[in-house]
Amino acid sequence: MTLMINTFKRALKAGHSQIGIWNTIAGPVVPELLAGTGFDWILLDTEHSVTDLPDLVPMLQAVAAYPIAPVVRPQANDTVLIKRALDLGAQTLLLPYIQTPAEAEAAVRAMRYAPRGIRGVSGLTRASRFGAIKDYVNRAEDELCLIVQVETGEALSRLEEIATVDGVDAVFIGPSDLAASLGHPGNAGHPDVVSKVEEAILRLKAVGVPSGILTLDQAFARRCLELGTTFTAVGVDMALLRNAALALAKGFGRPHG
Ligand SMILES: O=C(O)C(=O)C[C@H](O)[C@@H](O)CO
Repeated sequence: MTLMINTFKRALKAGHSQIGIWNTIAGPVVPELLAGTGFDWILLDTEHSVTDLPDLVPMLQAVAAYPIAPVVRPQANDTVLIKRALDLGAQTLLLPYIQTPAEAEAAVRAMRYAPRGIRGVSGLTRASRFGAIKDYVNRAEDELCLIVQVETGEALSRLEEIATVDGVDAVFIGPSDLAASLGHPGNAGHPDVVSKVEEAILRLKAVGVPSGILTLDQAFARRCLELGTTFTAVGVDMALLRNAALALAKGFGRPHG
């Protein structure tokens, strides 16, 4: 069996724009439903959801049958969590709260086997299809993709240094946490936050590093695309469901929840 191609990484390297959807509802059914709706990538979140690492297995299996690339967000930039997510078969990771180049370097080491890194070796994981991919240990890195999440003013002050760490494939800008960090909690649309996000996209473009974002504001998503984001998430499953339920209830005269 040959190593699975990471279509998300290939598209990033080719500079193709990829539109994504955020999954926070645990279990394989919603990711599978979303996988058939036309998005290029789906974020399977374990940071802000009840999804835990073992839950990722059926979720990854569910989306594998569809032309969509899964991106897994572990709870933290942690060597063990990274190892386990990779062993479960995730090929692209989004690591939250990267504050310094040293933290990005630690993440890169966790993604790589020795001698280039410190990822623990097992021949019998889902990643290697339980040993069926014979050269997995030597080739895995080619199809792994590391996205670091920059989400504070402090991290933005070192954006170029973090983004250009060898082994970092892309940078995700987290508008909600950035808003809080800049003194505007709950207001990612504040002009100070918007201008920092826009500036960050341009700064990443200037150093040739792909940038991504999540925003539910479609006008702002289009603005980010214009500025140069190449992986742009435009919806969250929980919000889609809640908004649709509220609208339906309202249509039948129910009080707004
Ligand atoms: O700071 C952000 O924005 C993000 O990190 C994305 C959020 O975590 C996402 O869960 C939106 O609910």
